[in-house]
Amino acid sequence: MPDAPRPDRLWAVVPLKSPQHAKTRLADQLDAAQRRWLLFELATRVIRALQATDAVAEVAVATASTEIAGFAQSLGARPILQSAETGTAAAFSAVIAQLQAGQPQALLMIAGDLPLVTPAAIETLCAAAVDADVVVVPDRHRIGTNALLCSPPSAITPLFGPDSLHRHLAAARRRELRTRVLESDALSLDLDEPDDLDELRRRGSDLDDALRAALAGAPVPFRGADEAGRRRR
Ligand SMILES: Nc1nc2c(ncn2[C@@H]2O[C@H](COP(=O)(O)OP(=O)(O)OP(=O)(O)O)[C@@H](O)[C@H]2O)c(=O)[nH]1
Ligand SMILES: O=C(O)[C@H](O)COP(=O)(O)O
Repeated sequence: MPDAPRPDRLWAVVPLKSPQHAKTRLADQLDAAQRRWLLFELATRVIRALQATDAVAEVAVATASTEIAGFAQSLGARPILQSAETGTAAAFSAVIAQLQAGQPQALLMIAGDLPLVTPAAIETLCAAAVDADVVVVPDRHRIGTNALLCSPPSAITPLFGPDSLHRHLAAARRRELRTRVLESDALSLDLDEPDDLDELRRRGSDLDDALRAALAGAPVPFRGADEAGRRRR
C-alpha cells in the first residue's frame, strides 16, 4: 500500500470571497455588518483549525481581495492573490496550476465557512488519505462538497458548484482512483442559506458566545485584518 502523504507535504487552501460579495444568500437574515463579521469569524476558525492540525504543513488562502489577503497574512496563512473572483472551483484550479510538480504531495481544498470545524476533524480527514487518492467530505445535504483532499493535488479537477459531491465522485471513478467519502459532523455544516443558520442554532450547545450573539442578531464588532492580528498576539 502506498504511504500516506507525509505531514510536511500536505497543504491546505481556503478560498475566500471579497467581504462585499460574501454571504449574499443570508442577506434577509443578517445585515451587511453581520455578514462581513461572519465571513471573517468563520474564516478565522477554519484557518486556525488547519494551523492546529499536525498533518497540515502549510495553510494558504486564495482570494481576489487585498483586504482578505492582509487578513490571511495576519493569521500566518499564505495569501494567494487572484486576479478575478470567478467561483470556488476556478479559485482552486488556479492554485493547483501554480503548484510545482511534487510539491505539495497532497492538497486539501476546504470551504472557509464551516462554523463547527475542529482540528480533530481535520486530522481525521487527513488520515483518510492514507489509503485514498481522493477524499470527499459532503455537506449535510449530501449534494455539495465542503472539503476535497487530493493526492496528488491534480488527482481530479475541482468541480465545486451545483451537485459537486456527485461530480467529484464521478470524476474520481472515471480515473479509477481510490476514493473515500468521509462523513463528518464537524465539517458537514456550511453557512450558505437561512436554514443553515437554523441548523447552527439547533446545535447551540456547540457554539461559543460570539457566534451565538451574532446569530441572535446582536450588533457585531468590526472584524478585519487589524483585529485578527490583535487577537493572534
Ligand atoms: N477565492 C474565491 N473564493 C470564493 C469564491 N466564491 C466563493 N468563495 C469561497 O468559497 C467558499 C464557499 O463559497 P460559497 O458558499 O459560495 O460562499 P458564500 O459567501 O456563502 O456565497 P453567497 O452566499 O452565494 O454570496 C467560501 O469560503 C467562500 O468565501 C470566489 O469566486 N473566489
Ligand atoms: O458544495 C460546493 O461545491 C460548494 O459549496 C459550492 O461553492 P460555490 O457555489 O462557491 O462554487
